[in-house]
Amino acid sequence: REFFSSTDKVAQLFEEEKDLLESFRLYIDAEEKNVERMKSALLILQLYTYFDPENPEKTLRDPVAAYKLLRRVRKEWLTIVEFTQQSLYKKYQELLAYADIPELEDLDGAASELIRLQEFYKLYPHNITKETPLNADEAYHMGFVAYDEDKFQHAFLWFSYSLDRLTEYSTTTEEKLLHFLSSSAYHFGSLPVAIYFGQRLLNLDPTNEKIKVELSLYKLLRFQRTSNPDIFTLNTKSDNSYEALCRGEVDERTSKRQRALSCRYSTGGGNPRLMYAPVKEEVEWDEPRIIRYHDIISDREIEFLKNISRPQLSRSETRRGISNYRGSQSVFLEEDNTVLARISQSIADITGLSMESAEGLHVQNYGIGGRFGPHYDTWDDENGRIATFLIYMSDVEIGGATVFPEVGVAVQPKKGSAVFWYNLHKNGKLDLKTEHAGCPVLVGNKWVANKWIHEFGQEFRRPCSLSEWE
Ligand SMILES: O=C(O)CCC(=O)C(=O)O
Ligand SMILES: [Fe+2]
Repeated sequence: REFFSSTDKVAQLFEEEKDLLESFRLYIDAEEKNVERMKSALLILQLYTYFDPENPEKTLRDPVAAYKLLRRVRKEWLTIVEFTQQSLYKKYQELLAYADIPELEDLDGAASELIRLQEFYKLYPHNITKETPLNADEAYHMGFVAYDEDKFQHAFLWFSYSLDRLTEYSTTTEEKLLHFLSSSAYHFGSLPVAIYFGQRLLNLDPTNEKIKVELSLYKLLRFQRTSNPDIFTLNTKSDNSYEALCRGEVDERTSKRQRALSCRYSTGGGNPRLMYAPVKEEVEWDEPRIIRYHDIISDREIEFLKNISRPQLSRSETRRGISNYRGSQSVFLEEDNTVLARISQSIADITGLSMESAEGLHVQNYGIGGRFGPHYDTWDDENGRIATFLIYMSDVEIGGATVFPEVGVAVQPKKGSAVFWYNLHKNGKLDLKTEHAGCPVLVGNKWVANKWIHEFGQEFRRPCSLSEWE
């Protein structure tokens, strides 16, 4: 049950919601008819008693009258049982139990994913809800999940967002929010803030013994703790080059060097197929060489590939199994078709490498928050993945760049383009600078396709070298 590892699954939930509400409407219609029938049955039963009124005294001494009464009550009971058994209620409940509806853990998981995105991209509740505001109860749930995961600053910010949006229709209450605001601030180490909200709670509810005790404790601790971190401001200091690159923080040296790199049309060193339709190539980086090729696949081909991939997608694994390190669904397209053949030929033409030992095209769809942590595409063995040809089959609105933390390069997905690099030096050793990662998708839907090209078959196309440096 992976609602978020693929955007396609979310689309499916929309359909399920429609069906669910439609089934409820039909159920109500059926119940209404049933209610009408029961009302007329009741009328008939009442009519019997009207024509044959009860006379307790007579019934007590006349056995025939008693018999009649017994029969009548039994009949009434049978009628009621029959009608109430016709109720669709039980059946409907049974069927509902089979429906594939998000469970509590799915909701918690989704909230948890949003919080991970906030941490990664340093986003406040008001940033992440800019397009889609949450109400007080939704925000309370966000805060609760963050609190549960010991993410006290994000919890505090969500509770505060919730408090601002509290209305008379909210399920959550000011008391609850003040309690959690105080408690989150305490756990984060902001004692004056914990005291402030604790005091507000006490003013609201002077009988709250628990907060009295907590407040006195906080006041005591206030003098012992020296540091008092600012709970209202997210720390944006970059401690991790992968995350900083994903956030678009490029350092000066990188951007200067990048501006000097060129963009030109290539004919693959005189390949006749490319003479007719040269590919536009752009050098994204020089060392290692990362080259972007524009417009190498059409929108129609992309749609075709997505369509054949969709039914086969399954949660991508890392070498250690399924993990958040890799939040995507993927499939290797092994079966032959003209589109795959065309792409394969095109990659051979552009790169000048043989596709003989290449793997099938690996199509990948990232869901909300989907990412692929820093990794190498190959390992140092015989016939390793000498090169990677990474095709972008979608634009991504926000996030989702491919970044190379070792060299400080971020490549933004652009639909129809591809990037190419060698993972191995000419001497067959792994190029440590090719470590790369897929940044979490913040807004949008990310589709990529990988062609991994292996060493075998490249002997004459990329002559090997014995040098340590190539
Ligand atoms: O999605 C990306 O940007 C990178 C994908 C990748 O590195 C891989 O699939 O090996
Ligand atoms: Fe990769």
